[in-house]
Amino acid sequence: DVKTPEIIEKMRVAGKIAAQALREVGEHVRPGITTDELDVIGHEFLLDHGAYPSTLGYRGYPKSLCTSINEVICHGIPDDTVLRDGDIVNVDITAFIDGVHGDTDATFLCGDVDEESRLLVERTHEAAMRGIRAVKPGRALNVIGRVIESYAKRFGYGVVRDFTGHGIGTTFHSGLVVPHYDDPAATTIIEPGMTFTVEPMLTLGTYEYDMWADGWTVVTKDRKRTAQFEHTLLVTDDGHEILTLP
Ligand SMILES: CCc1ccsc1-c1ccc(O)c(O)c1
Ligand SMILES: [Mn+2]
Ligand SMILES: [Mn+2]
Ligand SMILES: [Mn+2]
Repeated sequence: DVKTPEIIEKMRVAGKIAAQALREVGEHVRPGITTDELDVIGHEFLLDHGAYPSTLGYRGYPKSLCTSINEVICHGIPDDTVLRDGDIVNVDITAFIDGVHGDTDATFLCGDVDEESRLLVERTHEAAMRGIRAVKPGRALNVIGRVIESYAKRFGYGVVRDFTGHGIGTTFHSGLVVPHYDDPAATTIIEPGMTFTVEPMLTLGTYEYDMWADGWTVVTKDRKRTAQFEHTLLVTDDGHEILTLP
């Protein structure tokens, strides 16, 4: 669905606040801090900026952001887990302000991280940016997943299939589904004024996953590491505008 200029302007604000909140939390990722402490930092940043965390209470989710460590693909719940030297830590935060949402995530290096994990993180960011750069009016939505999947396959990485990008605006998730793999069914034509997320999760091994008993935490079936990056973007007449820059 195409957003009005008024909604788009509000989404620029929400996106910026979400990006600033993510940066603030990311600066505190270090060995010895708990994921609960990161949650408080993100929660308070949003409130201090007149925003509210979209995830808190969303479908019963209990916290203000997601912290997904190492083999956790997504939706890790902040708790008393202490970050360790060598961990890779994804923080996913969404700002709700003035009736609209801005959704972003990034994977941070905690202390000294091994080469294989650092490459996974760098390449996942590159994959997300290549997917975003492929966004142009007139193209079918599956161009995004095609470029992400082909880049990931260069390194033998898995591309998570069951968790996708999504339309976003006055709701956290709207009807649009944005696969990160080449899905021939994703034939929606990209139009100026559309707003959606691109948020690929790449894995060192399988893309298959298990769910923890908490009903939220998603982990790779082989427990190998996984990384993710997410931006909320606006489709413009000649391409895209990333809304979640700090
Ligand atoms: C934790 C919030 C939540 C609950 C069910 S799906 C979900 C979620 C989390 C982060 C996201 O970027 C997203 O698009 C959805
Ligand atoms: Mn992870
Ligand atoms: Mn997110
Ligand atoms: Mn999202």
